[in-house]
Amino acid sequence: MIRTDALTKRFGRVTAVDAVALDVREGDVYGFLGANGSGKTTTVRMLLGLVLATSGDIEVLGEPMPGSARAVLPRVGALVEGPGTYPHLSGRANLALLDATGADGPRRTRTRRIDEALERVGLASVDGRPARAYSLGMRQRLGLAAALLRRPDLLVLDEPTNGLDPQGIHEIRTLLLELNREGTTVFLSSHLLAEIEQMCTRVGVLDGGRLVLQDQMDALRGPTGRTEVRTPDLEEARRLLATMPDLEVESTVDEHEGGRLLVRGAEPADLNARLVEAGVRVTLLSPERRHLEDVVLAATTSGTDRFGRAGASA
Ligand SMILES: Nc1ncnc2c1ncn2[C@@H]1O[C@H](COP(=O)(O)OP(=O)(O)OP(=O)(O)O)[C@@H](O)[C@H]1O
Repeated sequence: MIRTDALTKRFGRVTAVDAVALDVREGDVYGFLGANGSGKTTTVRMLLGLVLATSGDIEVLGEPMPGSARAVLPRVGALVEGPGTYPHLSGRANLALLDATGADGPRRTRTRRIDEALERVGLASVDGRPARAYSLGMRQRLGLAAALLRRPDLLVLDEPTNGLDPQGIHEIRTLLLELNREGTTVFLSSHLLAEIEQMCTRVGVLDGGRLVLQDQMDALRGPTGRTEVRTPDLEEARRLLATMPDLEVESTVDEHEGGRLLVRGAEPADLNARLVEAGVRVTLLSPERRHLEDVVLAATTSGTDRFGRAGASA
């Protein structure tokens, strides 16, 4: 759906995007992750033909960009750097204007398409108010409604949850996953690790303009080979495991979650049977998986300090 080859953008002496090779596939929810200033927005703008690349190639929906922009853009819904709205007009009137400026989109279905788009983003009941009375979250949703008007095959969204409260973030996330299930490929940029980890099927990580990592989320979050065990009977569990040869055991106590053991060298089903047999109560037992944060930390020179953490919003 999106492919770039050696995509590069220089602003004077600053190389904002450096030889990036994106590969976004049909059906992906692709998370484009990077700290502030890593080049996400510049890349997104190049994909949409809003900024010209210094060098390199771009293909969107199988067509070269920006050369085929007229054919490609009507099939792409985009939300870049906050939605532009006419503040004195209602949400509906804003959408009608946007729809009217589209290359196609038959007039007779316009009302229905606008109704559907407003409904989808949860603005159907408030659209009489002028957009200037909208909260940031509502404006963001209106921007998304505009992106949905053409029932796009591909949605390209730059930081779509920026500035939203947790409820707003949840709503946008649910909507995007719903659209993806219905067949829309979603490409979104974010500096929030947790957001990408929760939603995305594929991830690209930008660090200082370079794509330092690109893979399926499942592969990145592969098993570590250890088994995680949660138990209220931590001491008993530790004593028992100490009698078993070849096991490496690490244990921690979490204030909220109680005892936690990480066991290397055991088969999870066997381990469970042995613990339960010995009367150790187990609240959770599962193969440990790597966290995206660890993978990103290993891949980036800057570490994760500059990435937003769970729930944090810029
Ligand atoms: N028009 C411009 N002129 C000069 N430098 C620019 C321009 N646009 C971006 N840059 C520089 O390019 C680099 C990447 O910026 P970009 O906005 O693409 O990053 P980003 O990852 O989207 O960051 P943020 O999350 O803060 O938006 C930065 O160093 C920025 O200062």
